[in-house]
Amino acid sequence: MAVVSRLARSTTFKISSLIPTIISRKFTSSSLTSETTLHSPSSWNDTSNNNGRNPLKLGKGRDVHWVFLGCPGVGKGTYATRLSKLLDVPHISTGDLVRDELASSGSLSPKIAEIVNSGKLLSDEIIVDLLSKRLEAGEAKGESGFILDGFPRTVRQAEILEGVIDIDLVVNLKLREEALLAKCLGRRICSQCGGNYNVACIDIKGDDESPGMYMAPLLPPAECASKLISRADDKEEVVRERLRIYDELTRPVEEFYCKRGKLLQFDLPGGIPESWPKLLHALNLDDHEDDQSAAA
Ligand SMILES: Nc1ncnc2c1ncn2[C@@H]1O[C@H](COP(=O)(O)OP(=O)(O)O)[C@@H](O)[C@H]1O
Repeated sequence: MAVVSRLARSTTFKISSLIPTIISRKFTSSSLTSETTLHSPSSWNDTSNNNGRNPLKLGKGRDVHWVFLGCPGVGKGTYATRLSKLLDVPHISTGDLVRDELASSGSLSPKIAEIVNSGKLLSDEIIVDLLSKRLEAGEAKGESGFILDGFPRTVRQAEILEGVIDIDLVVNLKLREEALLAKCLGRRICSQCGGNYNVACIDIKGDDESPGMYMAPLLPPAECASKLISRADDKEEVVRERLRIYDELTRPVEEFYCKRGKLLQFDLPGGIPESWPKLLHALNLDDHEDDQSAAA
């Protein structure tokens, strides 16, 4: 199996479970359909050109291999989940895989909990193993394509991924720093249904230098209100450490994809009502949503 040997060569550690063929399907120019348009990547990699549009227009029958990057609290999970529903591809969050592993109380759980609750990253070996298992399970169910959220988080992980697949788009979500901490601290999960909410109301006043920003809280329905819990790693000192680690280890991943012409910078203008349509527009998906609403 070519993918297995490619991945084995690209890693110096032993990976018990290898990223399977689901992510080996290379996206080549021959798979572009007549609906696909490609422009010079430099125009949408330019960080001064905020929210430049993704020049890729989705064609029918084409797998999506996308990555979401962004600081803790930026909303990767929220927007990746929405896009996965819209495009009918799995949303794979390594943070969720880690939390599932913790909930399963496996033999590695105490070690994983200690690392996650201190705001540090797990080893590449542990995370690649969790991701490989998830991809294998998806492949067995006939899944194809994915929106990855939370992986890669180090240049090493990006290199491992690059060794087995061409990622066709990396969306880097950006939000003003003063909002990130508040959004993490406001996150709540319903312990019964697993719904995600946010009790933070972000109201940043504008001044001569920058405009104001308002993000309404995403409050739970009455039946969830008394069952809300917070993630153990959403404590202030741990969030600050996660933001520091992002700058140190994940920021270089933005550069990695920027150099390859794959990075789409997207500045979130506010909450979901303002940001979602603009994100769809930047991704060239406005028509896609119209098509879906018409079909519904
Ligand atoms: N790709 C990864 N590499 C290493 N550790 C990871 C990775 N993805 C998730 N984790 C671990 O799981 C934790 C929670 O991940 P996630 O929910 O994505 O957090 P965040 O809200 O900070 O983006 C991380 O702080 C880290 O400890």
